[in-house]
Amino acid sequence: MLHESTRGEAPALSFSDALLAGLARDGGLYVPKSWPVLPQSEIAGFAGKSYTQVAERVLGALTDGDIETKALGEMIAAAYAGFRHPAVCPLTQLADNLFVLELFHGPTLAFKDVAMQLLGRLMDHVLALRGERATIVGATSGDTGGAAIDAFKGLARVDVFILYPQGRVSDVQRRQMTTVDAPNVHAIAVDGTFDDCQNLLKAMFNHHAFRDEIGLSGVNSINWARVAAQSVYYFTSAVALGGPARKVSFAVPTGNFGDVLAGFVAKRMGLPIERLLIGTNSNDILARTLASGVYEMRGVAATTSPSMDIQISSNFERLLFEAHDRDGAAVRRLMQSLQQSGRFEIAAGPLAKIRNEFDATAVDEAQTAAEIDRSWREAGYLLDPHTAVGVGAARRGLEADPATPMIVLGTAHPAKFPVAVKAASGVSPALPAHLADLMERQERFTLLPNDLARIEDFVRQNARAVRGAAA
Ligand SMILES: Cc1ncc(COP(=O)(O)O)c(C=O)c1O
Ligand SMILES: N[C@@H](CCOP(=O)(O)O)C(=O)O
Repeated sequence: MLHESTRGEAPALSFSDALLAGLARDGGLYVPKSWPVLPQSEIAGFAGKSYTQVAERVLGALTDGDIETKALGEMIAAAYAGFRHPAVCPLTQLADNLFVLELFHGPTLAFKDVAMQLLGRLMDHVLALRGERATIVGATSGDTGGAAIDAFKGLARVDVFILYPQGRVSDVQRRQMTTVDAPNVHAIAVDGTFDDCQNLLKAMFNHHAFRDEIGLSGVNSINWARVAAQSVYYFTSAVALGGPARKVSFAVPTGNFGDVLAGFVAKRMGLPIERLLIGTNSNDILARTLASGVYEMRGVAATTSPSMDIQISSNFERLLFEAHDRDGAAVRRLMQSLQQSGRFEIAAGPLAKIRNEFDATAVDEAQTAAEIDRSWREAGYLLDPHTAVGVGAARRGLEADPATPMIVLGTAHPAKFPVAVKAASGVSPALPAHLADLMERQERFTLLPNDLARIEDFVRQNARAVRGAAA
């Protein structure tokens, strides 16, 4: 199966090539040329199967033989062997028809681990087969960075550079990036916001000479493999609640739109999903867009759910591509408008298609804190602030449709955000044992200005990788 760019001007690539490419050379994002559809009988058969068995089938369909089946199965098994829960991504019930899908049992306590632990192995596997090396540059608002560093630390074929916004991530998130002492890992604090970091990253991808010189790869959710791996837990959780015979809805705390897009992918693959609810914090660009049809950037505000403090929601481009019937030229025009004027308007037809499947709602700081407090008092369950945004959105969704089970994606462990959680609930969540001494570990990072040339120089000087050189 080939993958095409949302901007229609880059060459179509296999899964492995799209995995290494990250962003397409025309600035677009890769998606499969068509969606593989799983028969309903096969989805029903996922009941009682382990997470890894379902992952083998879902990712087998999405990789379509490009990764050898036995190797894929071994990588999936290894990726999830270290998760702290035997179900990998268990479901917990909060209230009537309200469930939290816990995605934070991996090494860095965030949903990013679910895809990243597999991505590290997939990239290493493909690079080894090709005798190549890569330089990964990632942008993070807090969680992707730590998960990428954990997944890629110590790998001989890869150097990892993570750009994070200085002073805008939680202490736990920062330390998960800055305390890993591996020669191939570089944490870079950027004097700017997450959107600045993501813009720098995209500029590096669009600087083709630099991209080729260092063998640039990306592990943000602009990389199709990230979204593919995240689609698996939609299947396991829906089936656990009676799918595919019974439809479920999902509420997803959203920033870069990767996680909720994975739900859209699962739906395209045949999973019956009633509604996909986008929950934003007070950086509500997606909620405004669905309400008005106008995607319009405003300044980003710092919130207690910092990983969602985003204005440029990269994966929304993949949804726009679908909503415009895969017309790359139309998407190109929208993205040019965004770059030139900070806004674009979605025409009535594509907007109706988006609204047909998605709802969006913003949950402000007071409501987020109230959700943390309420869930603790009523269910004895401690939410992290991002998951609390999802629960806030879910409760509104349940008011409209109380009969359909609602699954909230639990995207982070509360101990990643102890200050906000304690302020809201009075409870101090403890870090799991493997991170108990995180606050005492030595930090290593480089502070750089929001300046493309300076950051490219730093990467160039510290990257050992040249695409095509034998590892
Ligand atoms: C804890 C947490 N929740 C939610 C999100 C939003 O996910 P996405 O960017 O895929 O929309 C992020 C960041 O990606 C996150 O780290
Ligand atoms: N919230 C993210 C931002 C980057 O998202 P990604 O899913 O595109 O990697 C983070 O925590 O870094």
